[in-house]
Amino acid sequence: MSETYDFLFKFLVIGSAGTGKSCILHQFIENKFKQDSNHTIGVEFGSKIISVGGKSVKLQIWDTAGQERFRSVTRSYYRGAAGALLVYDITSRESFNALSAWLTDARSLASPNIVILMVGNKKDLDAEREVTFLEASRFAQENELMFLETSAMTGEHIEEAFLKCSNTILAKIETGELDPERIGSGIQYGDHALRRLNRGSARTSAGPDCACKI
Ligand SMILES: Nc1nc2c(ncn2[C@@H]2O[C@H](COP(=O)(O)OP(=O)(O)OP(=O)(O)O)[C@@H](O)[C@H]2O)c(=O)[nH]1
Repeated sequence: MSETYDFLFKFLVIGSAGTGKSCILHQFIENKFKQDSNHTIGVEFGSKIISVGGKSVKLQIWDTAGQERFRSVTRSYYRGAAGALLVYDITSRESFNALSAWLTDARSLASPNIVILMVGNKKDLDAEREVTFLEASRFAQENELMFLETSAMTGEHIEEAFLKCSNTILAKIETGELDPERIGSGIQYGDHALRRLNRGSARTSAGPDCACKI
């Protein structure tokens, strides 16, 4: 069966080791908690088509290893990402303190217009919390990030995190702030959008083969 969608977005999931990045991706794609999750070696990949703002969007998601020893490998996947989930663990102040460094990497190595949503994961472990919601909200505001607390274990806010980030990217496409035709935007038109574009251009003059420019 061929897949049809309006847009394809390249997404990253970044943050310190053990914060739950792989579990977040697994919960999002499989709707299940990944028991016995091991450290990611380099990068792992997942994809899913979601419906957002009346459009179908294919998310191409790169789950990166948080361990320092893989940093040079994971950094090479940043380029041209349209969106990112920047993950810390609410029970680990250390993972929260590391956010600034992850953020600097994302903004310098991916697209400068990358849309980032900060995720405080392991919300189900509230009794062991080391970072308050208020403190994290302030950090998010100061650094122009969207913010949600999630639980990859219960599934709380996992879908919402990807939807919220995608919705913001779509809104930026609509206002012209993001241009899907710019190389390195991390966005591509899918079949649906191409067909619509082609119908429009056939009516003007360019003909259907203009799709090859994207
Ligand atoms: N209680 C709870 N545990 C979680 C949650 N998410 C992940 N974990 C646990 O946290 C540990 C690390 O999860 P991973 O998803 O492997 O972490 P990661 O960020 O991908 O780690 P690296 O691949 O090393 O970067 C595992 O033992 C998970 O079971 C959550 O939402 N709640």
